[in-house]
Amino acid sequence: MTSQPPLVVVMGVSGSGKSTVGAALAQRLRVPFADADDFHPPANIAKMSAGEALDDDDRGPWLDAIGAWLHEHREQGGVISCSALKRSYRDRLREHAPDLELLHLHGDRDVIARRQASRPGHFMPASLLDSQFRTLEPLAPDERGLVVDVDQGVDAIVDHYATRTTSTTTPEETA
Ligand SMILES: Nc1ncnc2c1ncn2[C@@H]1O[C@H](COP(=O)(O)OP(=O)(O)OP(=O)(O)O)[C@@H](O)[C@H]1O
Ligand SMILES: O=C(O)[C@H](O)[C@@H](O)[C@H](O)[C@H](O)CO
Repeated sequence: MTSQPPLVVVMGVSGSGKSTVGAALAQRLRVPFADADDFHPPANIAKMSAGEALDDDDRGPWLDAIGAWLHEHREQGGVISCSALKRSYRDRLREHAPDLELLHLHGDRDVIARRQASRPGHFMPASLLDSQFRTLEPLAPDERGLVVDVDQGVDAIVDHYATRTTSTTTPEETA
């Protein structure tokens, strides 16, 4: 375990539970929480709402804003939910906050699609889920993080993170 307060990025495709789990984890760890969805410029939200996936150029400044939040919270700790789908995106976040940890909410497509479908009023259309899965690059062995299966309750996922034995594990659980 690190002696530094936890600085965690809860990552995964749209609908995997990042906002829900991230808020619960922050509460458990007693650190501030932020949702990366709130950092998108209006143009990104408009694009996704229109059913078009973001590209690297759309995500670049957004990732830097999230990185700035992480940097600001490096002493105090914090949890932020952010899709962080590609290795290069996570590298970009680590440029701002080298000590961050990742919690990847891994899930079966059908489970996540069901959850997305039963979530009314969200700007992200279900039609973009396949693009999210195509873009997703799993954590590499050298990335500090943990993978948990989302097909379990939020408390169980939070427990899993909170009771991990090391902060430098490689992905250990996949569905
Ligand atoms: N472990 C869980 N068990 C059951 N339902 C869950 C779980 N995690 C999240 N949900 C539900 O699934 C839906 C999607 O969760 P959430 O909005 O947190 O996902 P997200 O990854 O933040 O999505 P997005 O990136 O699109 O904003 C919500 O309705 C939420 O209540
Ligand atoms: O990288 C991305 O494509 C975006 O971050 C999306 O994942 C959304 O912001 C979010 O998941 C919406 O629900």
